[in-house]
Amino acid sequence: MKLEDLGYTEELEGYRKERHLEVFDVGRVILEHKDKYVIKSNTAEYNAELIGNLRFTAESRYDLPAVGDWVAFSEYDENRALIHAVYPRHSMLERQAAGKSVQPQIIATNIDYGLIVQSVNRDFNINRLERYLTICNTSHVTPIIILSKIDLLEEEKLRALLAKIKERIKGIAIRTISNVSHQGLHDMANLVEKGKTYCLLGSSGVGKSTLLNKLSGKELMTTAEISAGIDRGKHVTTHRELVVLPNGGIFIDNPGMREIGVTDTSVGLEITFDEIVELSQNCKFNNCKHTSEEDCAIRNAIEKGELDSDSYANFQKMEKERAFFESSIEEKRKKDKNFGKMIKNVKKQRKQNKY
Ligand SMILES: Nc1nc2c(ncn2[C@@H]2O[C@H](COP(=O)(O)OP(=O)(O)OP(=O)(O)O)[C@@H](O)[C@H]2O)c(=O)[nH]1
Ligand SMILES: [Zn+2]
Repeated sequence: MKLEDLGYTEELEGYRKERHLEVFDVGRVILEHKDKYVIKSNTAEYNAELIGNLRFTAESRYDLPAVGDWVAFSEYDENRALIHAVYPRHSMLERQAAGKSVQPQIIATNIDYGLIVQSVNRDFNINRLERYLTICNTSHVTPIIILSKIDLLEEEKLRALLAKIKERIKGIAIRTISNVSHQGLHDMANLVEKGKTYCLLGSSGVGKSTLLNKLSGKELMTTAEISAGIDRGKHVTTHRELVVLPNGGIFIDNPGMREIGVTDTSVGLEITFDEIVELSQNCKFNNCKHTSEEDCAIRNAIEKGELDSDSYANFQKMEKERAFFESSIEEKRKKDKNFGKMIKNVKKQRKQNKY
C-alpha cells in the first residue's frame, strides 16, 4: 500500500518538507479512543499516543488528532508509536451543537465527499436533506445525495420525487440506489474516486452499512472488527473507523457520524415510528418501560405479530441515542450559562471596585 491509497496528497508532502517533518513517519488516524489512537501508515498499523509536548501545548480540541487526520509519528516499540504533530486539515466535520459548545467535538477530518443517504420510503425528508447539505457546506465537504431503497418505490413516483428535489436543491449530484435489486450500485461504485475520502451521513436504517458492504464486495462491517490490542495483553475488539475499499475509495464510518443523524432526526423519530408512539399511549401505565409491566400495548402488539420486534428494537436504540444527545446538549447549555454568570459577576465586582 502507498500513502496515496490512504488519501495522502502533494500538499501534505509539501507541508512535511516545509516543516522538516521528514524525520518522522506519516500515518492517518483510523481510530480514536479517549487519548489513544490507532494510526495506519503505508506499511503497518500502530497503537499511538501523543507526545507530552503536543498534549500540553494544545490550546483546544482542534489541536489534537481526530479520525481522518494525518500525523507525524515515530515508532518506539513494535507497532507502538508516538504522535508528534498533526498535519493541517482541509475539512472537518464537527458536532453541530446548539449554542456555543464548551468543547467542540470533531467527528472526522479530511473528508472529500459526504454521501447523504435517505431512503425513498419512510425516511425521505427534504428539510433534513437541506440540513445535511448545510453541515457539509460548513465543513468543506462536497455533498452527494443518495436516495436508497428505490426497490420500494414505483418508477413513476421516484421520477416525481427526483423532480421535486431538483426543484429545490440545485447543483448537487444525486444518485439512486437499491441494495436489494442492485440498481444504481454500479454507478455508485464508478462515482467513488480512488484516494478520496467519503463519509456516509443519514438516519439509522436507511441502508448505509449495507451500501458500504456492497461497495466493498464483502461483509465489511464484520471483517473490519479486528483486534486492536490497545493495552498490551488485553485485546479489545474494535471496529476500524477508516477503511479502504477495493475500488480505492476511503470510507470513514464512526459513531459520531451517526449521532449527527440522530440529532437531526429527533423530530422525525416520532414520525418514522408513529405506530410505536401511538401504541405506547395505550399501555396501562403512563410510565410503562415496555419490559415487564402488565397490559403493555407494545409487548402485546409484538406478541400478536402486529408490531415488528426488529423495528421496535431499532426505535429503542435511536431513542436512547437521541436522549443521550439531548442530555449532553443540556449539560453544555448549563455550563455555558454558569460561565456567563461568572463573567457577569466578575464585571459586577469590577464595577463595585471601580477598576
Ligand atoms: N428494501 C430495501 N431494504 C434495504 C436496502 N438497503 C438496506 N435495507 C435494509 O434496511 C435495514 C437497515 O439497513 P442498514 O444498512 O443497517 O442501515 P444503516 O443506515 O447502516 O443503519 P445504522 O447502522 O443504524 O445507521 C436492513 O434491514 C437492510 O436489510 C434497500 O436498498 N432496499
Ligand atoms: Zn408498555
